[in-house]
Amino acid sequence: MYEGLNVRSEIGRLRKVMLYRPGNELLNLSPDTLGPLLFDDIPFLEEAQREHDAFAQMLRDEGVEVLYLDELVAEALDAAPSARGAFCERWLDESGLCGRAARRAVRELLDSIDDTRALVDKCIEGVRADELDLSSSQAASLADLMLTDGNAGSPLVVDPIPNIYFTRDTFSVIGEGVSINSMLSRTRRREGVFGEFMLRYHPEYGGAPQWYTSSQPHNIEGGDILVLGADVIGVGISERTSPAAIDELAHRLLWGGPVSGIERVYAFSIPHKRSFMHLDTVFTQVDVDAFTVHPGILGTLHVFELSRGGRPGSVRIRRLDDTLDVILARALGLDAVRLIKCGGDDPIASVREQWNDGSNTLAVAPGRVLVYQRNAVTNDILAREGIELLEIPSAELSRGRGGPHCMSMAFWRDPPPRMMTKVTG
Ligand SMILES: NC(=[NH2+])NCCC[C@H](N)C(=O)O
Repeated sequence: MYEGLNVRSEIGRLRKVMLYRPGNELLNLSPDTLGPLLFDDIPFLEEAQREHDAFAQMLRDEGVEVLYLDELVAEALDAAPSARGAFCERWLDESGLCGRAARRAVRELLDSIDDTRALVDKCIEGVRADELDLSSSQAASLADLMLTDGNAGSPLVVDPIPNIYFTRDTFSVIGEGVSINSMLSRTRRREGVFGEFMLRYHPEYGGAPQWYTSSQPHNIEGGDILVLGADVIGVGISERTSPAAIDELAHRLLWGGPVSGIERVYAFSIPHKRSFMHLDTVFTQVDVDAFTVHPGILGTLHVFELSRGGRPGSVRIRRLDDTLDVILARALGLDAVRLIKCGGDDPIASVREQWNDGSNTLAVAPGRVLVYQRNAVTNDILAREGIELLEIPSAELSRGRGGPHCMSMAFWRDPPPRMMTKVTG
C-alpha cells in the first residue's frame, strides 16, 4: 500500500506539511498584471520572506516537518533521467509563449541552469525578454518579432507564477491519495505542472492514488476541499469549483479503484465573489467541534450530500438546505458544533478581518491553530473560546489574499482524538 500521504481530518496533529517560500516571482509583479495574476497588491518580498520563515519555524517548533514544494519538485526531476526535459517542455507548453525562436531561446536559458532547484525556481520566477539571446534576425515568426521588437507590451516573455505560495490549491491530499486540481485561471493552471511532476516522479510522494487529475475538464481548486473526517469531505461549489468537477471527484472517491475510505461528500454552494473565493476563506476548523466562519455565510445554505447509491457506480444526492452549524454537526457526527464569527458582531471588523483571512486558519492539533496576527478582533474571540493561537506576522503575506490554510498543504496528520465518522439523523 502507498504510504507517503495521510490526511483524514483538518485538525489531527499535523506531522508533515508542504509550503513554498515566496521568491523572485513577486518581483515580477507589476501594477498592470495584478488583475490577471490574481494579486491585490505587490508585497515587499524581503518582509514576506521573513514572515514566511516565521510561519515555517512556528510549524517546526510544533514538531511539524516542513517540506518545500520547489525542493520536492527538484528531487522528483532528479529521480528520473527524462523528467527534467519533459518538465521543461510541459512548462513551455503552458507558458503562453508563441514564437518558435522565443521558445528555443527560453529552453536554452533553462538548460543553462545546472542546479535543478534553481531551474524550478526560475520557472516560477518568469522570464524577461532581456534575459534571452533573441535578436530580430533570429525571429522565426511574427510572434517572435513582436517579442524582440518590444512590441508585446511587456518586458516579460513568460509571466511569473506568484500564487504558488498558496500550496493548498493546486493539489489536495485526501486520505492517502491526491486530487490534482484543475485550476480556473490561466495563471494558476501553470502551477499544476509542478505538482504533476512531483506526484509522478518523487521517490517518496510519487505514485499516490489520484482522485482527480488536471486533465479532467471541470474546474476544481484545493481551497474548496476540506477533509472533515476519516470518511467525509466538504467541497465548495464556488467561482473556482464547478458542480461537474465535484460529481467526478465524488464518483472516484466513492467508487474508484483504490479505496479512499470516503463515504460522504458535502457540496456547499457559496457566493461567486472574491471574498468567498474558496470554501476555506469562508470557514476552517479550529477544534473537534469548532469552526471559525465568515459571518456572511450564516443563514440557510444550499448543501448537497453525495454518497454511494444502490446500484454499482451510482451516486445518491440528497439536498440538505440548512444552516452551517447543522450541516457541519451532521457531517462530523456530533450533536452540535460551535461557529466562531470572524470579527464577532462588529460589521466592519468582520469584513476587514475576513478579507485578510481571519477565518482561514491552520490547525496543528485540535484547539491549537496558526492565524494571521493582524486579525486582532477575531484572534481575541478565538482565544476567549479556548483556542490556543500561534500568530504569524502577516503585513505582506496577506496581500496575496490567502492565509495560513491556503499557504500550506498537509501531507500527514495523526487521527484526531475522536474519529468523526457517524452520520446523525
Ligand atoms: N485556498 C485559498 N483560499 N487560496 C487563496 C488563493 C489566493 C490567490 N491570490 C488566488 O486568487 O487564487
